[in-house]
Amino acid sequence: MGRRLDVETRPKKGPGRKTRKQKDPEVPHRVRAFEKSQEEVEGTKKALSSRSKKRSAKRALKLEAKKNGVAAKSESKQQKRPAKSDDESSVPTSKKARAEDFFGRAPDQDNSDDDGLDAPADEFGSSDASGEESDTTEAVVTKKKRKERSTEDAEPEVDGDAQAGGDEADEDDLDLPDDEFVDSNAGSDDDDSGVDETPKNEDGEEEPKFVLPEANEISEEKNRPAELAAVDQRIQEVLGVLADFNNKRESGRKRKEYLALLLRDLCLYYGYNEFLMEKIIQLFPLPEIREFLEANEAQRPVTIRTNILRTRRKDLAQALINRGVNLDPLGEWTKVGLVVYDTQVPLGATPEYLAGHYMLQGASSLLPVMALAPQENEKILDMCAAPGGKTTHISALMRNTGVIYANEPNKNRTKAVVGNIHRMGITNAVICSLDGRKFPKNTQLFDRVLLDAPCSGTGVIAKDPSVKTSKDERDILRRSHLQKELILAAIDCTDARSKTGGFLVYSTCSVLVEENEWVIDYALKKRDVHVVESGLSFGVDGFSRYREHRFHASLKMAKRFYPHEHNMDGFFVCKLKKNSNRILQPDEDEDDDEKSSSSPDPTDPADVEMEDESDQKTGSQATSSDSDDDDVRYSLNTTEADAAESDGGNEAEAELTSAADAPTTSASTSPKQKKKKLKKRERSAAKRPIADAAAESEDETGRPQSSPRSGSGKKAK
Ligand SMILES: C[S@@+](CC[C@H](N)C(=O)[O-])C[C@H]1O[C@@H](n2cnc3c(N)ncnc32)[C@H](O)[C@@H]1O
Repeated sequence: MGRRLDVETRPKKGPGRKTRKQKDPEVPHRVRAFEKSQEEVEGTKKALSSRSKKRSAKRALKLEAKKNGVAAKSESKQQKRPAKSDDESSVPTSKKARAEDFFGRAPDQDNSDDDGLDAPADEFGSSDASGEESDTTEAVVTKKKRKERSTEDAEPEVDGDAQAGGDEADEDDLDLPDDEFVDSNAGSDDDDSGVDETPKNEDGEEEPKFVLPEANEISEEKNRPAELAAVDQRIQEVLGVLADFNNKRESGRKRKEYLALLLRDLCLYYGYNEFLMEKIIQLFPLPEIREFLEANEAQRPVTIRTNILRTRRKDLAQALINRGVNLDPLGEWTKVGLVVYDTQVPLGATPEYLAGHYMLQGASSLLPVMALAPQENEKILDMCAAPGGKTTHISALMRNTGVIYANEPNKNRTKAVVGNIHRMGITNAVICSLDGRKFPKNTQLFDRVLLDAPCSGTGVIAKDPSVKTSKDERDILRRSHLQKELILAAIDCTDARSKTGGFLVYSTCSVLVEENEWVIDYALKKRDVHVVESGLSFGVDGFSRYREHRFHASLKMAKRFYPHEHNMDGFFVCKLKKNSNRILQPDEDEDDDEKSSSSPDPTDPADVEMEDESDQKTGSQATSSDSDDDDVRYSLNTTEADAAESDGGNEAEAELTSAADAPTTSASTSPKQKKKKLKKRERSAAKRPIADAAAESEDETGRPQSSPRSGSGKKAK
């Protein structure tokens, strides 16, 4: 057992510290500016008609009431946030739990229920450190509503819409998830004959309906400075209408009109481009859209990972507390993480930091390594390693035995890996600098491979707000293409015959399906691998159905992490087991329509050469920080300009979205193809049920996998 902390000298506990932990939400700059300008121009408003006056008076009253409600709600939310973490084991745990965990347990507590503060022992106490990390954890209770919402909900009910006589699906060029807004009477959305049950207030008076602005009003608005408070109000009203469409819509108005306004207003209010906002709207159910967007406006808690090669978490915590750092254990799911509420010293320059006692690392960065569950004496490849946060974590879990290849093709970023490896006392690493796609295969096979792929960074918008406007369709497709190439290379480097492993973990800090499920689904078709349980005890299930896309059912075993739900960076983690070292031939497992893209196309903008070392941007960023905190998803892929040079524009996009790359879509597959696919799936499923996959995962983590999905009887490749 480690040295007990002196609870007397601990900084005062209680709400004071708890509230300091999270800063007050920052009012967007433009809202503040707007509020100021509102005050200034107060008297200059247009005269209103008497009806408008009445309506606006009512609105004002409603707004006032709502504001009070919201204020009270947000106040309680602010207070409650840590409590949520408590219940849901997100970041961080509750004050009380933390206090007990960290500063000595209650006298009646069983010692065997170790708090995990003797880090080295905890980390390696069982045959599988990572397994233990997860096992000691009460499963995080992901939001009930999300559980209830099956992934199927995210895809429009094409047939239902058709039955509803909705030409809307065709008309809805926004391609937004109508189903999220459909209530039980959804069939009559576009049909005026339906009975409008106008909502009444408590006095039985009709509540004024939200009136959609006319096209000319919108274009007028575009010429004025944005009135963000009004936009905010309108977003709420539109969301309200969409949530109870039949009753609250204006007669004759279609859902797509509201959705178009919502998209426009959300872009305006939060400063995103339409492409990304549309993706976000598609990804989340109505009530969560704003939660996600709001979470991106606040920074995630600062977290550090104890280097168990150098110290124990308890000792590290004490040392930092003595320096004026206010911290606690990160959560029950990790025995090495600490969350820092505030600090009087720069965390990247303390003697403990310089001595390699910890790594500044986002909470979600721990998850892929936990899923990888490295074992002592194994041979492991970290294919995209810089700045080395996960490499050093893997080494620590291997207790510096075996060998880890840390590969980073960007030479400047490689320096950060070298720096971190030295600082953290890693002695089992080989550093290489190759394009992962060209990493030598078959000569070098690894027990486990981590592919923490370069991505769009849509999970870390709080850290890098430029993502809001810098991504477009082409960019995402290009990344997705690179990720697919990398994952095939990573699988080819994994040894299916490994006695202890044969596993690959794929992760990104993107929330987009194109960079996650889509990539895994592609790999399942191209190589002899199957998805296994990650061993992570919380997170949202991956999509097996997403809108018109159909992914392999086992994709549900992948885990998604969201800022608004888990109070950590958005992340995707999926673990694969390699069945054999053979490469599936296209005619062996693919339909004719899927053959075309298996060979690389030299004109494809994604098939690009590595960026040269003169890329000062990535280089300087790599060397300026050796923490994992700048975990921006650097891509060695081309810039827009490069891409434009090397392709014929639309042609390239068409290539990127070719049938082979795309997941199965319900709309585009003919019945014959469907039948053929089904047969194939059944054939391969017969070979390997998901339950087996889970069992293999169980072997590896040394603990039973309790996912209900593993017993679903569905088959995996
Ligand atoms: C998300 S970061 C990796 C973060 C790292 N795993 C960590 O935890 O510190 C992605 C890395 O992939 C690298 N990368 C980009 N293109 C690559 C390629 N073709 N092959 C291998 N790595 C690549 C980028 O330079 C970047 O450093």
